[in-house]
Amino acid sequence: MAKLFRAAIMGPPGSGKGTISKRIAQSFGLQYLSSGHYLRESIAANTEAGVLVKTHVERGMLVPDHVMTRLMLPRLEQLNSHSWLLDGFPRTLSQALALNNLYQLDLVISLNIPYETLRERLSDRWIHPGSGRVYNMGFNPPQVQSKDDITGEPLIQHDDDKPEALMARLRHYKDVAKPVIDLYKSQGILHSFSGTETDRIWPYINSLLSTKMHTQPLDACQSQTP
Ligand SMILES: Nc1nc2c(ncn2[C@@H]2O[C@H](COP(=O)(O)OP(=O)(O)O)[C@@H](O)[C@H]2O)c(=O)[nH]1
Ligand SMILES: Nc1ncnc2c1ncn2[C@@H]1O[C@H](COP(=O)(O)OP(=O)(O)O)[C@@H](O)[C@H]1O
Repeated sequence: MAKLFRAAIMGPPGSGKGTISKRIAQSFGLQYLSSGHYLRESIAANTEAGVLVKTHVERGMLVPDHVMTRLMLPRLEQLNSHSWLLDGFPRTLSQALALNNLYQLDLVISLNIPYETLRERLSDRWIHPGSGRVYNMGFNPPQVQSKDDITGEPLIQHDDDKPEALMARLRHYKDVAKPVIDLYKSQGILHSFSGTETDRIWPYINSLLSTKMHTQPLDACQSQTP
């Protein structure tokens, strides 16, 4: 059996984690787990935990560590024989140490994107709530305005992409991410990418993963085109 590969992607809100993760999952066959997706699922379920999550997400605050680890770690246990990619978890040192107790990551991708680019992108981000499909009115617009390409259902904007919550999220991100980034740097598994365009960063990530996984991407021909 091929060696399992475990990776995480980090970066501030709007840095393109979701967009790049989907390309990685598609090209390299990793299972994709997004903290934001599971949090929104728990909010929609309206459980006691979901109500607590909602109050934090709406204010642009991080959800408490014990809630996050309880949400994410059991899902990884169900994927014991799969390679996976985590998006949005771990976000704090405490989450990273809890994950470290169970799994040794092979690779962590960190995205460094200028603040102004993040602000522009998020004010234009629209989501299909049922599937989590993400659109941007300039970068990847839906075929029909404000409608999901697959289902035709209306698109929405997350409350936490609106300006007040966004500022708070960006400010918190840097402080909280630093010790996590330092931890992965000290383990020799951190790879950072800077830029303002996902399409220019993607070929470098694609090539890094091809080397690290000792494999050609599943859609090598498509993803190599400039
Ligand atoms: N203009 C532009 N928008 C992008 C680019 N990459 C991603 N986006 C959009 O920016 C928004 C944030 O990207 P997303 O992948 O959701 O970021 P995340 O918050 O880090 O997961 C989405 O609306 C994407 O469609 C890019 O290179 N240029
Ligand atoms: N690992 C995490 N720890 C704490 N809170 C989290 C975590 N992941 C997501 N959240 C919460 O969910 C919100 C949305 O997260 P996400 O969908 O990953 O979007 P983004 O990358 O754009 O912040 C965050 O602003 C935060 O409130």
